Amino acid sequence: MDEGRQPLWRKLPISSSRINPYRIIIVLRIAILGLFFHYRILHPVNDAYALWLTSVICEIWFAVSWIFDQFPKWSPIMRETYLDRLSLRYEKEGKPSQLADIDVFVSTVDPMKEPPLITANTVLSILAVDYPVEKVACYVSDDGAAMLTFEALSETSEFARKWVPFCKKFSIEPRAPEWYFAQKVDYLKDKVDAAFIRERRAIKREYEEFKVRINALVAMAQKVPEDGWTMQDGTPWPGNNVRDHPGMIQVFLGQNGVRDIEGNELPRLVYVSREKRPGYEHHKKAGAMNALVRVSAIITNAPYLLNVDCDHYINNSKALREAMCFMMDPTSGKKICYVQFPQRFDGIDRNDRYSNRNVVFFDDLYMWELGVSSGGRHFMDMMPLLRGNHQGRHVTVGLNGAAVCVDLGRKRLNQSQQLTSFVMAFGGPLETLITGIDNEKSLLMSQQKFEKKYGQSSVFIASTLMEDGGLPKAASSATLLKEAIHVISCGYEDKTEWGKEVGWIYGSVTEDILTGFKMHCHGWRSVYCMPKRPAFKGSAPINLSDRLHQVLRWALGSVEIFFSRHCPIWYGYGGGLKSLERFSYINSVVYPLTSIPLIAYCALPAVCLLTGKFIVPEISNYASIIFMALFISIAATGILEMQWGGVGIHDWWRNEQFWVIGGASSHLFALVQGLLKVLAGVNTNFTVTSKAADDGDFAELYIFKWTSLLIPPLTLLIINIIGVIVGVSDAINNGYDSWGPLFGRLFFALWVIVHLYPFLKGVMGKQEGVPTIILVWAILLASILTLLWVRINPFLAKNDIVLEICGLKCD
Ligand SMILES: O=c1ccn([C@@H]2O[C@H](COP(=O)(O)OP(=O)(O)O[C@H]3O[C@H](CO)[C@@H](O)[C@H](O)[C@H]3O)[C@@H](O)[C@H]2O)c(=O)[nH]1
Ligand SMILES: [Mn+2]
Repeated sequence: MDEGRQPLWRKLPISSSRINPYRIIIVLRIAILGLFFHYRILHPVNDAYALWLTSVICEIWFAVSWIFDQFPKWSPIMRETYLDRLSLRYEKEGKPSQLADIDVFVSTVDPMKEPPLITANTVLSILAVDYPVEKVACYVSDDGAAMLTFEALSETSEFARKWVPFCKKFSIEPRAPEWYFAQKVDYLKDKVDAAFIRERRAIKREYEEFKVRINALVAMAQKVPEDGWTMQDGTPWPGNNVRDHPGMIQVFLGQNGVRDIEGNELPRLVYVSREKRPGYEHHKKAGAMNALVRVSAIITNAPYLLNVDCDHYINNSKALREAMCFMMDPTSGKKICYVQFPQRFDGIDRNDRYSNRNVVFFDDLYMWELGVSSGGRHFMDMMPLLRGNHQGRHVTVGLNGAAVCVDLGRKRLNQSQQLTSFVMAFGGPLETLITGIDNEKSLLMSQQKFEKKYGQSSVFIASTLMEDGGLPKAASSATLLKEAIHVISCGYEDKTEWGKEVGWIYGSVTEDILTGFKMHCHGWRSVYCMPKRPAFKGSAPINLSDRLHQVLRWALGSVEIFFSRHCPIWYGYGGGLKSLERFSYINSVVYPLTSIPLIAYCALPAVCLLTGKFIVPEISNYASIIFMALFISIAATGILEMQWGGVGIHDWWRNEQFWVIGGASSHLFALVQGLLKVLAGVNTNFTVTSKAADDGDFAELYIFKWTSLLIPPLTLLIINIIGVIVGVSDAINNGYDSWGPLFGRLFFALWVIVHLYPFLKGVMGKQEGVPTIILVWAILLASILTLLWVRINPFLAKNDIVLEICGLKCD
């Protein structure tokens, strides 16, 4: 077959010898679990009924959630892309490239937490991407309306004129300068030529200077002048009031003939800060993305979108091509709504103390797709087709609405001269609408329908109806700019379907999961793409409080979805959602609930040690065999999972630990906040995760800001340590016989302690602003120590009454 006609990707067969051991272990473990529960339920502990009951309930919960976790892993899918075929098909010699245009969205909100240098690096990696320049446009959404971001972007566009030609000339990777220069080059081994060495040195110097300029801007921005910022021309910066400012748009590159230093064109670079006014809900990142969907429809209207956070730089310059292998595949492309990439991180401390690497979590969960991807956080580096080569397909998240657009759009757009009148018709008075159109009534009706759906911008609607993107050539650039400002105004979405049925969906701080879910419900397919060289990389939160807050926000997002009308348990039947997908989504919104049994379970060993009771009765040989089998099967699944994901034991263990730490702190708080929101309408703030400005500097790793998030895990840790002390001192007092029954309890307590250990380390670090929580702690600690003293003190220990009062009397 002609190379150019072959499919652009394929599923890789997975050998049964690789997957079957895993499946066998899963089945075995389920069988063992069955026997285990059979034993547990039939053997209550008579003198500690409550302990026994609690533990059994918790164990059942864990088992069920484990089984849920196994669904996506049952039949994993791996895919391979063919970049060469993509090129053969769409980039014919001597003809202009046929690859589709892509609008890239970068979101940023707070230049103090998201250093402009990081955003600049992301932007540079996009401008230098391996894709036809005229087909890439980069939009930076600045939700902080910061002049610092604006100025930094202006510097970035200047530096890009040198950086982009260098990247392309020597095909370097990655194309984010900070990370490129951070890697060591072995000049001898790589046999690099003299020109490269010379130019590399020169551009490195340029980059250092660029960094100095950016840092100077940052330093200057530390202190806001009394009457706000002033721009170079002397006018005040319109964004001086972050909560009350007009929409701002600035095109930095890609117009007025600005070229790189070698005279080549550069991709477009556009700064956008949507309008903010008091009293208008702005819907955080989802709102920012929707504003970009509209403004980009007016300026470039590419059929495909790529969304990255300000720290997600392109690590593999072929990333866009990887995605296009799916999107532009003639047979499967039309069904795919987004291509998801795994999130990889830079700048994690070597030990990955807070389990940022996420490899276990992500790759396990998503590499083992459900035949299609299950949505989720990879969306962060996604290629969502919120707009695309079917009209409205990508603005409308879903098929139903899009179908209308497709019909109407095709008819009009086939005759290119009619295009203008079509655009005008939407904007003009009623009479214009009627002239020259066969079925005036239906057009009028559809105009109203569109405006109800997409808002009152005729240019946006016309763009959206373009079959393959591109701009309806109608208006002058002045009109377009006016329209662009109009579509990012804060009242634009009023009484429209934005955030409900159109664009990124509102109502959850994890808009990625919600939007992905909604698309899947409408029957779209998505793809998980894992090129060998990671496509995108980001920076991970480097201190425990930031990490806990991030996990809290994710869990809160899930709780919000759980309590909303979009809850995957009830929502979206009769659509295109597959039942395995549904399971997976249910799993991704109910997981914060696990925090309750988890906390109860972690408290049990301490209670057991302090009361001398246990959650299982004296065990028989049969029971001990089942227990052993269970432990072995748990270890075996762990080992196989590590093997699959190519994860080391260290990462796996961190992941296990963070499951307990996050579960006992962030997930619980997410539940509480979520309930408060549902029951009392209390809204919580969005805490943006700080991104490290400098790699290799982990000074912040140990900075710990006190938050109430600490209370539950710290309590668990302390009571278990105390339990161990009490238990052991008891055994010492009571002689050898008491060591036997103690063993199970100690083991149980140690399990909790080792899981919470990295947490303790995080807390022991440098601390900032210790508030009243400490006081509460001191009191708690003091009372526990008193109890302990009572217990150990030989005189009091003989005094039954004191012991009884303290509830510590043991038989
Ligand atoms: O009002 C806001 C708040 C946030 N952001 C941006 O949203 C992005 C994500 O925020 P961050 O604090 O980095 O959250 P993370 O938890 O690290 O982000 C992950 O999780 C989010 C929610 O699930 C996804 O939106 C992100 O793409 C994904 O990287 C950042 O670029 C922010 O600049 C805005 O644009 N406007
Ligand atoms: Mn982030």
